[in-house]
Amino acid sequence: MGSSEFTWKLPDHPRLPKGRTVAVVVLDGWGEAEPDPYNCIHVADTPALDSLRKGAPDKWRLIKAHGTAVGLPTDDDMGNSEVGHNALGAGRIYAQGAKLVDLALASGKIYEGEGFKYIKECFENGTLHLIGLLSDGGVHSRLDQLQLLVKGAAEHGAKRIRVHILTDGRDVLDGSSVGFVETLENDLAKLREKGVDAHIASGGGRMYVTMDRYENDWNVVKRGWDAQVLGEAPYKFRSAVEAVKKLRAEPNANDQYLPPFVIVDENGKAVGPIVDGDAVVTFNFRADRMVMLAKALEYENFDKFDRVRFPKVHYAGMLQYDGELKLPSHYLVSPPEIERTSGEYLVHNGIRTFACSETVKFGHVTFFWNGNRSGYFNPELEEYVEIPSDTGIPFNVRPKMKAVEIAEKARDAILSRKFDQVRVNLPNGDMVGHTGDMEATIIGCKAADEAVKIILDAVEQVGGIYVVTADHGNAEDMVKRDKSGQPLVDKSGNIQILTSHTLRPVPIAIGGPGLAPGVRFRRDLAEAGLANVAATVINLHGFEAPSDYEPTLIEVV
Ligand SMILES: O=C(O)[C@H](O)COP(=O)(O)O
Ligand SMILES: [Mn+2]
Ligand SMILES: [Mn+2]
Repeated sequence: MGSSEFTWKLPDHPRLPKGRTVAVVVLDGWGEAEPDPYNCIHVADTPALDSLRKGAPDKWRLIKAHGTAVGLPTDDDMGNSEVGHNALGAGRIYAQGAKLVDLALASGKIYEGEGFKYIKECFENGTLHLIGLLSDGGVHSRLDQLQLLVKGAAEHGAKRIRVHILTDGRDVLDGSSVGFVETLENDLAKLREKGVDAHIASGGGRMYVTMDRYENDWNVVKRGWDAQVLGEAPYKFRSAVEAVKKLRAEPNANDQYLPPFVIVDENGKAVGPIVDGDAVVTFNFRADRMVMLAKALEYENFDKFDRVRFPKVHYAGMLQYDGELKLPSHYLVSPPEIERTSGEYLVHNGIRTFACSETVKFGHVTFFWNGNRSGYFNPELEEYVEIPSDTGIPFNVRPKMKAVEIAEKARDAILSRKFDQVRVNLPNGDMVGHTGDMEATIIGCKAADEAVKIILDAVEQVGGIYVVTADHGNAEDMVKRDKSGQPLVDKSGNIQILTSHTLRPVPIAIGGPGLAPGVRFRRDLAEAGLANVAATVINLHGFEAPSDYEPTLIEVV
């Protein structure tokens, strides 16, 4: 689009009126699957969602939420919140972080960029530290990318490398951490044979160490800082394989919540604290769970916890994680340039927007929705409300989470008539689904359904419109399956619980008294996905969508 003819002004929709309150509800981790005992959404009592389903095919359908439909490298990649909300909000499919990093590594361009050059300045006298999630989940990071980066960094002059690992068990099966650590150890051993001093230096489970998000609990980042930077942790081991195996053997231990540990030498000294003159790369491509560490590594003025030492390092992210804060200022791969999102268009066209979730998903309906951009486009027209999440517990302990509180805030916003769009994320299917606790997930799904009902009732009262959808699957399938779809069992005969997202499509439903007569889902978009939702919502506000957006899902007959 040439900049001369560019305008934020959206044309009026020829058939659809303005002035209706539109509630946009994103059920996190809520996919569509066959009825089955491992389908927690099916097992749960969900009368509100069940009644929406009856609107098929005109008012209820399925849309794609994984793989290339949301900009991931392949159709074997499950959906996730970042790419899902990016697509929902931006209305177009962008090559996402995972893919951009793949391309930069494959072409070698990663080593020619400003970010790597900056890192490389420390190779002569300092250590290269790599911090991130160690798995092949492909949601926040990928093991094969780390392997290539370690090898490539050594080829480009890194003489001393320390990897600070975070074990997964959330985007991949619990227990898989051991294999990933062994793979990395093998690679590092090969590098040592070539004279590179390369070791794993510290570790911990992703949900307990480092990878908090949206400032829910800074203690998580502090535990990581102490191990990675200060070389201090409650557990010390001579090798990471031993660390992970021993810590996993503790009662109730799992990969997601392993305590922090450091690797020590024969004298008990940590092998890899981060010190002045070192280089640090956080190798996750996904933003939300790296932003807090990025702040701790980059900000001179920082009061979230006592860093004890603030080493003068050259720090780069795999990507830039926050486009508005420009954080971090150095990065190895440029992030997707997600611009002209639906949120930005709508405020330019006078749409007053309210967005709400609880802390653990707050950035999903704001930051991710707006193309990985924090803050408001126009504070006069927007209000974002965050309900504090529970901290210090896994979410199966309180599976109802803050669903009802979120819905009540949305209800009040709708009834106030001060907003044209009221947007929420209901986290239960996802956050409880990730714990692998099916009983709790069923309770969580019921709570999310109750929240939907509260919002639909408010829409009814103001003559509004609702759009109810989801960002990717999770709670609809809680078991790992073989090719024929049968649940897999492990060596001890136990069902293998699936804590991760899925490849499933998600539902979308439209309705409400404000929906103009004759509006229905088109029949010609069988392959539609999350990116088609933005144009749909823009239409429901009474505007035509920008011409380069993915087509709207609706027609007026
Ligand atoms: O970060 C997480 O919790 C998981 O890796 C992915 O879940 P999300 O994409 O739903 O946030
Ligand atoms: Mn999600
Ligand atoms: Mn999730």
